[in-house]
Amino acid sequence: MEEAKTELHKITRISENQGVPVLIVANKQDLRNSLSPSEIEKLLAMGELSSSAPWHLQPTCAITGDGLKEGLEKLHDMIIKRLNVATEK
Ligand SMILES: Nc1nc2c(ncn2[C@@H]2O[C@H](COP(=O)(O)OP(=O)(O)OP(=O)(O)O)[C@@H](O)[C@H]2O)c(=O)[nH]1
Repeated sequence: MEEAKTELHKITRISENQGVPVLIVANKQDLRNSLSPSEIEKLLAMGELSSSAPWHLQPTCAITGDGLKEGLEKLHDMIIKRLNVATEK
């Protein structure tokens, strides 16, 4: 998780990635010992991401498909919002 946090923050700091929406998929939520979304949010220090980077953390279970559609819909929403802001300028 430490490595994932470092890489995530490195990627979002790059200038061409400013404002690019981030979808974090918290998979394997059906397993008893999986980290909860709030634990992941904390461990990845999502709150410290640049305020210009919209993000969403989606709990999923790839086995049943739970959360996959919602995650992609959320990503789509964030992309559309970003496009609208860009065209308003
Ligand atoms: N229980 C459970 N198993 C999953 C889930 N998603 C994937 N797996 C299983 O985890 C194993 C590894 O999946 P891969 O798709 O190869 O993923 P990977 O990124 O190579 O490996 P991981 O780091 O384990 O995720 C496979 O046996 C999958 O069936 C899930 O949501 N729940």
